[in-house]
Amino acid sequence: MKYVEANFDGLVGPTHNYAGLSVGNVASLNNAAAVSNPRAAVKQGLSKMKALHDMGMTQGVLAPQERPDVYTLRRLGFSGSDAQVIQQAAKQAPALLMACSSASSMWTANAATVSPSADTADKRVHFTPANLANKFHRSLEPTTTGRILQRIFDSEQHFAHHQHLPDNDLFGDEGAANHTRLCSDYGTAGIELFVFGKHATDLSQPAPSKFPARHTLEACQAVARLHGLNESNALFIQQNPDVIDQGVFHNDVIAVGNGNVLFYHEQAFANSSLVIEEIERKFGDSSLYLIEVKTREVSVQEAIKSYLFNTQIITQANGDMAIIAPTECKEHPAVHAYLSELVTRGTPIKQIHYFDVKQSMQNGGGPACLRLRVALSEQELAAVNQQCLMSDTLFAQLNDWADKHYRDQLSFADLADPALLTESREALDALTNTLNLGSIYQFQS
Ligand SMILES: N=C(N)NCCC[C@H](NC(=O)CCC(=O)O)C(=O)O
Repeated sequence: MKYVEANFDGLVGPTHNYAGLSVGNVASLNNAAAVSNPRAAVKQGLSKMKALHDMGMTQGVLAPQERPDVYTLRRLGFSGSDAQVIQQAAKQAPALLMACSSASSMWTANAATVSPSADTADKRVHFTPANLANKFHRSLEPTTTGRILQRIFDSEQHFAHHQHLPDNDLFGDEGAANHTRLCSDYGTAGIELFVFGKHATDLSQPAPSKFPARHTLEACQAVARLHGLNESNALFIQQNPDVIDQGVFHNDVIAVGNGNVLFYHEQAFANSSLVIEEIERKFGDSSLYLIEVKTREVSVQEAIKSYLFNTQIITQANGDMAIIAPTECKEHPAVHAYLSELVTRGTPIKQIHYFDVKQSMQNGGGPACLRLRVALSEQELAAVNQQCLMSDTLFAQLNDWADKHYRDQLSFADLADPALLTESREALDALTNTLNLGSIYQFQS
């Protein structure tokens, strides 16, 4: 049977803005209060999706969330009509309005952890939405994320959906941003690398001291249990606390894997040589390519600025791999030189494609943050909501939709404007029709 790895990218929502909400994410803090362009942002994402579709990849779309989240603002004591809730929050607690207006669900690498059927005990594809408990604005996402995933992967025979882990720092879970699967083929059993920032129940273990460790070992173990993984196919790996303190807030800022290739920085993991030995042992055959980038080739700071590792490595129909990189990688001389040389080295990686996703990059989200990977058999793919798969028609429809509903400029004054809520709801209402999602948002019930 044929297997593919589909990428489900998050559509950037109509309230995309720069609010400096993510301590530990250098780009988010540096661009706080910059003026955003939601229309350009959604179109940059769509162009990347279309390019992958044109390369023959299976490309899906995940809908954004309803923002501003007036329901949460009401829970926090703001009252009256929706317009009054927004106006009061803008005046009395602008930071809360900004958090409740974030379009952060666009980074779907954080939407969930996904284990393909080849790895799981019951041979179904398992999904656990990430609780994103470490950041208030992101902790508002998991319930709606779960609902969207259920509407897209809607078959009990093929798909198992779990509730997100309890919303507490003990189970801080950032989803697939800290999860990599290595395999010789998408359809054969692979190994799943779960990367965590700290041991929440053992404070004697090393942990970052300046920036938060968002993801815990305890969360990784819980998700592996839920997904029916076992000792031979799940590995729990600690991220190097020093790089978290330098701004590597997710593992996908310092390492990325695909198929039989792991591309990582020498400082990515705590006890790197032991980690690599364990990966080699559990992978089990000699076809594994370990591409380690040394600090003298690309420093951690250069990796963070260029997002060298927040790239997608994709396998094309002829078996060659390509790297989907942000244009920032071309602009950093050391990184550009590294990538240009990498494709000549005889590894499976043969091409680099650069994409402009600057609107997302300015909030710390590169090409890899924007996508959730789901490896699927032909039968599983047939059970997916087909309206959510990229096509020439859907691409044209979504571009027209963005032209009709999105602003091309957004600052705090726009977030305080109740008309933005009305515009967003109109956009999302139209989108649920296009994507055949039914009523997924609270305002639709
Ligand atoms: N690495 C991966 N997979 N995802 C990147 C997520 C970026 C996101 N930025 C933000 O949420 C910034 C929002 C703001 O500041 O307005 C975050 O820090 O969670």
